[in-house]
Amino acid sequence: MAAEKPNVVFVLGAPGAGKGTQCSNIVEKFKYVHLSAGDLLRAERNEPKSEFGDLIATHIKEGKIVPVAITCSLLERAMNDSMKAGQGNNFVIDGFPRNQDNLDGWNCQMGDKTNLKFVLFFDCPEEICIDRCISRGAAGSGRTDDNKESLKKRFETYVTSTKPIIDHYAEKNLVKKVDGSRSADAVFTDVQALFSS
Ligand SMILES: Nc1ncnc2c1ncn2[C@@H]1O[C@H](COP(=O)(O)OP(=O)(O)OP(=O)(O)O)[C@@H](O)[C@H]1O
Ligand SMILES: Nc1ccn([C@@H]2O[C@H](COP(=O)(O)O)[C@@H](O)[C@H]2O)c(=O)n1
Repeated sequence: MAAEKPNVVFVLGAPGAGKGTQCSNIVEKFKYVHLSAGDLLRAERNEPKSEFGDLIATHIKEGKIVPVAITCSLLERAMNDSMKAGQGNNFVIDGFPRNQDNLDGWNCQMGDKTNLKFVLFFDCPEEICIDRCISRGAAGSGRTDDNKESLKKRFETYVTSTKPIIDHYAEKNLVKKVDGSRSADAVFTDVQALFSS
């Protein structure tokens, strides 16, 4: 890890709340690198030689959270690779930490090596999120979890496991909440204000 601690913004919200979309906007406008825990897990699942491929595939389809040792190692490696490649020291980490295991594992493995700036939370009603994910699946996302059955489970996981993590950070005054139910442009106007301040 570099001498200067990398800055981290965690990006959380329900499935389909717009995390990935807004992270792409943040990268375009600000000097941030986007790391999506879900994308890293999907890439690892698709590695023919991965010892975790089957476990990850099952967890994703069932909307369950993969053990943190796997996810945190993928994130740390991606951060190191990106810093070595000279892409800078500022990271938006999308879809992490998603449960208490993620939070504890990160604090243990990465807490002292990184500087958590804030947690960006996209608040969006379940019906809107589900419609967006179903449309994304119908448009050919190829995701094994953009279907009604998986989405029901993903939402259960969000409510029971991820929401308490957002609440935990809110108690520490680290959460910046944005209404994610509006158009992507309107949402980004608020996001820009947060990253500019
Ligand atoms: N503000 C918005 N209004 C309408 N559609 C949106 C908006 N933001 C994102 N979308 C669309 O909704 C779908 C989900 O968006 P996105 O992938 O950004 O969400 P996410 O929170 O990262 O989802 P997941 O956690 O499932 O990966 C995409 O098809 C995207 O184009
Ligand atoms: N910290 C995480 C993040 C994601 N997962 C698994 O990946 C699925 C898809 O995540 P997206 O952020 O791309 O929607 C998610 O439902 C989990 O199964 C994880 O285990 N841990």
